[in-house]
Amino acid sequence: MTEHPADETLSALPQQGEREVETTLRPSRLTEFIGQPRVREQLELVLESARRRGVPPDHVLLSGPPGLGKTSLAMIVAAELDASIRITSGPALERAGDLAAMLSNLAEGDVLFIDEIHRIARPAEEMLYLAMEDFRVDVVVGKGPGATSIPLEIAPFTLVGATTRSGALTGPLRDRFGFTGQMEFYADDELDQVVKRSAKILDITVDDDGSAEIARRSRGTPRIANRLLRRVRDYAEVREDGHVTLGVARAALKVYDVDELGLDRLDRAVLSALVHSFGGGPVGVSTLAVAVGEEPTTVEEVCEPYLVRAGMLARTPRGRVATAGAWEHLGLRPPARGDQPGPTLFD
Ligand SMILES: Nc1ncnc2c1ncn2[C@@H]1O[C@H](COP(=O)(O)OP(=O)(O)OP(=O)(O)O)[C@@H](O)[C@H]1O
Repeated sequence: MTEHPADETLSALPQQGEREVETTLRPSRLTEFIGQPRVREQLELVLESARRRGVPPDHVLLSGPPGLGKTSLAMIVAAELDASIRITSGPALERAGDLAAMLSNLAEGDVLFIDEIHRIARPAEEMLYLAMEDFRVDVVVGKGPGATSIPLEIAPFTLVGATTRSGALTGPLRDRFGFTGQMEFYADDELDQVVKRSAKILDITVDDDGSAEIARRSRGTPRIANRLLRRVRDYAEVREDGHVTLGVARAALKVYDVDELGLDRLDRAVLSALVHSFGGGPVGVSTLAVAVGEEPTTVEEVCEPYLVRAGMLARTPRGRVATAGAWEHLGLRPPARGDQPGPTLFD
């Protein structure tokens, strides 16, 4: 299989310099947030009930693959509560002191957003337990046997944590969240609405068919939909009259070598390894991860959920298996059932 130059265009992770345009495109209220009906409804109840009781809502954990709107939702939580938001991330909280400084600066009712919360260092995590439960931190002064711990009251706040790996969170941390929202990949019609909304904000005219084509190739991810829209806009402005039709969208996406299904580099590498190196499987996730040079958890939690949803990969008790759709997507003929490797002595 050839490597596509579209790798970056299709990545669900943010690209350099993209945050600014993402800010422009972020929905700012719950009613503007497209899709995720279950999480939206549940969150609405949590927020409304807290508002009526006049207390900060329970801590909220948002879990799901990158680019599905966790940061946007965290900001919406603050906006709906009319509260300020402080933003940090797990990797930035290496020392407990960094977190203590952040917590002691919070005003009553503030929202503290910790992205990638599963990557928080252990001492900071332990400090967070007490802060989440009792709105208190223990600050350790001095070192060695003479060290003393001074309890410090902090203002009641709401923590919103985001993670792509809820399984990597320790039990005690997970238990301290009163509400967990599991974000799902978006359906094509929801992404179509995302594309239309963003087109309006960016002043791009787009036909229904053009918008649907961009949505269909966006890997169920609003971040990718917004990026593809901007690349198609570039093509439309330079090569056409600026208007995005189905033909313009298709021609532009061909230039950027965007996969028909919007699969990204890792998705394609996994399918390719599965088919070319392991005869379509079954193969264990660790072996598959080594073959594509990735961490098993990345393959399992970032890549596989979309491949399963797209009907390309099946997770079976004996390992991962490429479906007929995967073979066909790679331009190959799926093996007849009898050709599949059978169980061996060691299975
Ligand atoms: N439901 C939505 N409706 C409209 N736009 C959305 C929606 N969800 C996400 N977006 C857009 O997609 C982009 C990425 O969203 P966001 O940064 O919130 O994702 P994320 O899940 O926090 O990703 P990461 O964890 O990688 O930062 C933003 O530009 C945002 O405007």
